[in-house]
Amino acid sequence: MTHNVVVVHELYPELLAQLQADYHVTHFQRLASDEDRQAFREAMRDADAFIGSNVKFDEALLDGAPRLKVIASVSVGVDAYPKEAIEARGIVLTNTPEVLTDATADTGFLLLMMAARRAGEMERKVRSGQWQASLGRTDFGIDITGKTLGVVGMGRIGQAVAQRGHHGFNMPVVFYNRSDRPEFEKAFDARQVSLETLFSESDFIVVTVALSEGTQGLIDRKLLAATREKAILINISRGQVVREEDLISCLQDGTLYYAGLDVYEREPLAQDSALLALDNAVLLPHIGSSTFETRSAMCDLAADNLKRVLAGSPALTPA
Ligand SMILES: NC(=O)C1=CN([C@@H]2O[C@H](COP(=O)(O)OP(=O)(O)OC[C@H]3O[C@@H](n4cnc5c(N)ncnc54)[C@H](OP(=O)(O)O)[C@@H]3O)[C@@H](O)[C@H]2O)C=CC1
Ligand SMILES: O=CC(=O)O
Repeated sequence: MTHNVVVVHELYPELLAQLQADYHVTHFQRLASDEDRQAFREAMRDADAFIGSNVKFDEALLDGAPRLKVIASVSVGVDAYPKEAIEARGIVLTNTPEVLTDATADTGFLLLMMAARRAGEMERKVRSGQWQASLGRTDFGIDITGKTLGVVGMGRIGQAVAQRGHHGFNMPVVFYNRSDRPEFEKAFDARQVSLETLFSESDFIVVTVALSEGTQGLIDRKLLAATREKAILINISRGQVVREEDLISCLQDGTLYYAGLDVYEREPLAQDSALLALDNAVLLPHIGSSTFETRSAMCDLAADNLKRVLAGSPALTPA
């Protein structure tokens, strides 16, 4: 019997065609309207497998998908899925670690460099005709080389950020992590410290910790207020790790010098978000892993996980 597969993702065409050859596929590029969401829930009633991203799963959705065997997420973060409820139903949840680590760390450094040199502001000056003479001190940025890098969450992406900072920019590294990781103290000549120490000693703070109950709202006004003069916060993990209200007020009153964000409490960012009015924030639309190569590798890995579970084999990367 052909398995029913629900896809909610812009898979690359050859992969979609391959899945369509092997399974009965219902495809949504994204769930953009109420009609899409309704059609998606209907398709899930007979689904044996789901592959995709940016779909928030809950118990009601799982209850309405009694045949579901595998959720193959095209992401490494699995905060959108209720893990216990999924496990309790015997469904296998898989994700896409490793293949997106470098692209996401690059995005972290892109934001870090843009914030340090105020690249968004400067680009707007050129486009709006405000570049009429050479720029002066009010438009200067800050150096990166040799400054202290603080990494919040020394997982795969955190290590790739530390590697770039340590080897590329000669930055002393401090990091905060749940488990003790003495091996990274050696690898990056780094120090594992408390969150408070990290915030008070770093010039650049890059947030790469996974979102969970334990990290939701981890970074608040108290920590932001303890930062050095001209400290910069970069968030490439999940918006909910940083209290956005506190971040906005610290950027507004100058308590925090600058921020570079790829992720937000609510995505897409609302058009009335106070972040949009801030010159001292660089904002990207959650593009951490969005390169052709990386997204294809993520789709391939997710599809391999799906195929293996449907064939009765263990997943390559269970979450
Ligand atoms: N912006 C984007 O487009 C992208 C964002 N991401 C985000 O990045 C996150 C990290 O990915 P990746 O590095 O691959 O994941 P990892 O699982 O390798 O790293 C997560 C790290 O967070 C640490 N951690 C977890 N909980 C806590 C806690 N309560 N306190 C302190 N540290 C904690 C873990 O510590 P321990 O060693 O104890 O496990 C681990 O080192 C993803 O979960 C996702 O949200 C990922 C890809 C793209
Ligand atoms: O945000 C992206 C992910 O892979 O997680």
